[in-house]
Amino acid sequence: MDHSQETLPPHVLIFPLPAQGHVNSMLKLAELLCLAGVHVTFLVSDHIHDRLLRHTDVHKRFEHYCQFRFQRISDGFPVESSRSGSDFLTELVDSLTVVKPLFRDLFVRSNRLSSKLNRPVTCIIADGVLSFAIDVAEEMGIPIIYFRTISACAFWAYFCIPQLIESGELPFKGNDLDVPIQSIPGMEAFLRRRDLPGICRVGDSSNHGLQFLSIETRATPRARAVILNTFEDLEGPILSHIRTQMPNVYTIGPLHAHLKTRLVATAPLTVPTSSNSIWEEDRSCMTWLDAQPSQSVIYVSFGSLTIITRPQLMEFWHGLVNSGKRFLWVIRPDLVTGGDAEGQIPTELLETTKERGYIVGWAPQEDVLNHEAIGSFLTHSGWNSTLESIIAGVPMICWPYFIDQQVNSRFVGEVWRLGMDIKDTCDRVIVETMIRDLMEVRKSDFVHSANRMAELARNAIGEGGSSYCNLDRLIEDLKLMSVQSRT
Ligand SMILES: O=c1ccn([C@@H]2O[C@H](COP(=O)(O)OP(=O)(O)O[C@H]3O[C@H](CO)[C@@H](O)[C@H](O)[C@H]3O)[C@@H](O)[C@H]2O)c(=O)[nH]1
Ligand SMILES: C[C@H]1CC[C@@H]2C(C(=O)O)=CO[C@@H](O)[C@@H]21
Repeated sequence: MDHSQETLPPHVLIFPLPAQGHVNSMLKLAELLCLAGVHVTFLVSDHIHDRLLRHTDVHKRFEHYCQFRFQRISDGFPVESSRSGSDFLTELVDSLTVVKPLFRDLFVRSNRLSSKLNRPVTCIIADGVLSFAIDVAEEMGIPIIYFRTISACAFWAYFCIPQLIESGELPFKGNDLDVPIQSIPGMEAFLRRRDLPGICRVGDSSNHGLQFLSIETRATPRARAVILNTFEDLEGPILSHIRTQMPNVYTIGPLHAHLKTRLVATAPLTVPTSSNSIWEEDRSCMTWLDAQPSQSVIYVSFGSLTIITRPQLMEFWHGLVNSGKRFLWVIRPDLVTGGDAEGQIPTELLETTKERGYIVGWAPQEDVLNHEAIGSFLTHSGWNSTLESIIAGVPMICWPYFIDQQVNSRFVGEVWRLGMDIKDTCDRVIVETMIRDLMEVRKSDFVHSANRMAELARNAIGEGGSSYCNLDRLIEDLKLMSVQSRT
């Protein structure tokens, strides 16, 4: 190394999976580290980078941080991939054999990504299912920390898959999904087969996806530490179990709100807006919300990977309309699959919706959830959406689609009591009844518990809170690692 570089700040490479939910939270972390003066290279797939450039002002935002840069890499997905639905996992697993050599090459070719402004990478922060990054880090002698973008409870459920198989609880025998699960410490009292990660339903413990998630999760203790986008008051008991396996866990969430807090502290007069969306945000819904009464609207969104059939779309729509409530619904251009008119929203639905509803292709979700008019959230229980709802104090109706979402929704409904879980049903009467229950019959109970948890979340990211202190600790540790790399 050029010795003048030794005095430069730490240089961290952040490497997310090529999906909205991962890029979003890891970009927030990148900005938090930049605020602390850390140099960051953000390694992102060509596909995601192109879409960020098209739909956000991300480059302009990061211009403030001269020590930040994007580095592109192929995602290894087939050209024709839709990059959504349950195929996403299969394609991801296949893609990693393509990406690993590219990743290694990048380090070797560029002397660990050093430049005039940046010293060679002093720490890698990789998405927590990219164990090949640990192999490369070990080979190059670079410290590596994992960032797992899911909840602690979903992480722990994945971690216990070998015990589930050993005890005979996996694969399931018979069709009864209400059988209690006993082999996940801390979840014995409430977890059923149907609440296990969706991939556990495959009926074959050698299934590629199941094995991938189990093996990747089990590799976590090989990293120096793991960062989780959660907070102690939310997932403390499960975090204690995780810490028996890997003591160094940095809980620094909810990251989106944490970033806002720190940006406001740095420049109190600027209101930070930071879209990391890979779809075009339709902000017209904010004007529509402005015209709706307080807590009157149910917001409906199933995140970036969920796909639904046309009959499912119609069940949700009838349920929403029959509930008599106002609704704001995100129907991504690729949300609806199958049938002749794939992707198209039926005209009947569009016309009737105008009376009480509003449909957009992609919403500024953080702003939507914080709008006074929002009274509840019908969600697929992706972890970012769940956290965004929690800190906004919005009760949820959960309709999990796959993987970690089945676990999250059980915790929302049964453990945190922040909403209701309707998993495995898609019926207009149930949708209608649940909306009425949440927004009328049991409204005050849910609003009370949602407000309580929102306050705990805000405390966690405020000065002296658990997430605030853990982020400071992470930054100090990154600095220490860079000092050690000089010697
Ligand atoms: O109209 C929309 C809809 C979503 N979002 C944002 O998109 C993100 C979606 O993330 P998430 O709720 O986590 O859902 P997915 O996109 O489905 O995320 C994937 O990644 C998550 C983190 O690993 C997992 O928890 C999910 O199960 C997985 O599907 C959130 O930040 C939302 O605010 C918008 O900005 N506008
Ligand atoms: C398709 C999934 C593979 C693993 C990822 C994940 C995780 O367990 O970390 C959660 O959500 C998905 O985006 C990813």
